[in-house]
Amino acid sequence: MGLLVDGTWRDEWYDTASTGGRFVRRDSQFRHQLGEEGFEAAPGRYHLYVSYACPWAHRTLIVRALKGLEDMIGVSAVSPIMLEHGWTYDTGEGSTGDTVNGTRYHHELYTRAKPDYSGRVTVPVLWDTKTNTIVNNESSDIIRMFNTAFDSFGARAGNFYPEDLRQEIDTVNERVYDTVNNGVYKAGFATTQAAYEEALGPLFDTLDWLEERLSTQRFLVGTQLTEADIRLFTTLVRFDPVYHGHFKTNLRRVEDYPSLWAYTRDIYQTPGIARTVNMDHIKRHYYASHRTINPTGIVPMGTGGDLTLPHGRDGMTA
Ligand SMILES: N[C@@H](CCC(=O)N[C@@H](CS)C(=O)NCC(=O)O)C(=O)O
Repeated sequence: MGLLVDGTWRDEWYDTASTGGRFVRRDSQFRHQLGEEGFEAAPGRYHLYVSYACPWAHRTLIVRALKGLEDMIGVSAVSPIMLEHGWTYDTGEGSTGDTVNGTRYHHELYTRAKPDYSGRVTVPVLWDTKTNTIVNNESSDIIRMFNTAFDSFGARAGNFYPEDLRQEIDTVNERVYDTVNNGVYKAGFATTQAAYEEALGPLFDTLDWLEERLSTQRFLVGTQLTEADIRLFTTLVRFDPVYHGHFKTNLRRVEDYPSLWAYTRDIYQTPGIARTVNMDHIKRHYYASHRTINPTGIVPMGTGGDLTLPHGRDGMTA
């Protein structure tokens, strides 16, 4: 784990000293949009760098699959193990290798894009093979671009951010992001008891609220799958096998919430989604990479509940 300072890699864990033990996530810095001048959408031009373990990168893999973009946007996946060099393209450790730039370390992409880059070196990254730079490294932007940018090139029909639902999707996303998606990280990366406890209350308040909401409706917003569901799902699917133990979010499991658990299975069983879930990478990444949290690197054997069990939610949107 580390970061770049003026283009030089430094092996350092998150600094929580100045924030009272709290983990504070930094904003992503590359924010170009497909369709803007210089970054026209075109099949085969853009490449996605991901970690199968990462919930943020996972969003982009799901929208890529649902929109049928696999042949238009290639993918390179890092190794699940992330230690002193950060994310690596070590094929011996389960990476696909960097199939476009041949880099060994993910931070090399950042310095290729911006030689004096300072900041975190994260996945996902959307790379432009034409101008050899990073288009965008913010998953919430990338999924919105994938949602529509390739529609005129034969992307599959489907709109996960429809105009008439945007306001409600934004409202749900805001709460889910702060207390759940990022909430589990705030709990897990806290370095004081107070900071940990500060994250746990809102996390479980939101899970209780979601349980209630999803007991009467199949999806979070409207009657169809939207990006709000995709964004929540990537945290829920990691919750019982990883966050509950590793990040100490152990007041309840997702399996203890009947509606939330059936909902998680429903999303998992949506055609195209199951093959984006790589439980081996998910478990190995967290438990074997975060040595400040789990010094032995031992990966627990449990994998969470059976995601293939019938979910029984089909009738809810009828
Ligand atoms: N806001 C970013 C966050 C991405 C992110 O934090 N990815 C994590 C992996 S789950 C990462 O690469 N962390 C490496 C680091 O912080 O050094 C997004 O949604 O794309």
